Amino acid sequence: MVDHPAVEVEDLHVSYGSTPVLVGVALTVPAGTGVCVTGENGIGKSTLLRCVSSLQQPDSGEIRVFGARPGSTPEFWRAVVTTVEPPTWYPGLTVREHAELVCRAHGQDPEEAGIDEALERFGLGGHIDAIPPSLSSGQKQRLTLAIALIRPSSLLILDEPEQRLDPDGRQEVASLLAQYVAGGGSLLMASHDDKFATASGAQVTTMESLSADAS
Ligand SMILES: Nc1ncnc2c1ncn2[C@@H]1O[C@H](COP(=O)(O)OP(=O)(O)OP(=O)(O)O)[C@@H](O)[C@H]1O
Repeated sequence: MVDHPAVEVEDLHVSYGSTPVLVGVALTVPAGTGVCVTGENGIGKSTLLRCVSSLQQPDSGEIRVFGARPGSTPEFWRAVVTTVEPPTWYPGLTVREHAELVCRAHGQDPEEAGIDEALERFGLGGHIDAIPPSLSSGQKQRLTLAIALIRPSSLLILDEPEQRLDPDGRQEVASLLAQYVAGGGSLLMASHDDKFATASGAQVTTMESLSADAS
């Protein structure tokens, strides 16, 4: 995996009907680095992240994640965590049980993985026995990110992770993302908060600068 960039996108084109959204987009995320794509609402950031996450097929162009086409393989999903799609919660499972389930699915012992500490760090220590639908929107976002970070991975693809977080939550998440990148993980995210992105260890780049018509 280390021989390849985490993400390589070449000449990516996506249109919705007759409306082009991505026009010749190119992007590289070297392994072990973070890149944050910024830009106005509707410019195509989520579309790009969806394509890199294999959740959407582009009209044309090349995408490689660690040198391979992203897709529905266990190898891809062992390496990649994406929060581009809103999470689905299992009926009747508590916050802690969701974290346990994800750990077990990735071959981790929940106790050794330190899920209680992780949930505490994300401000969810008082909610471990609640079910996720009962949480506030910011707490749900904290849980989504806690679960994304607790399991092993090589690449995080995060769509506006700062959304709905209070200032302390943003600071905490930025610091954990910076640790993830410093520890060799790769990060591709979209954000409207340059300060948060930089604190997360990501290099900020505009969506405009990635397009073929950028000049
Ligand atoms: N499934 C879809 N069908 C039709 N149009 C779509 C679809 N998904 C996105 N679009 C349109 O494509 C454009 C880009 O949307 P996208 O969500 O990628 O932008 P974004 O940069 O992530 O925006 P935001 O900052 O608001 O999250 C928008 O004009 C949006 O309305």
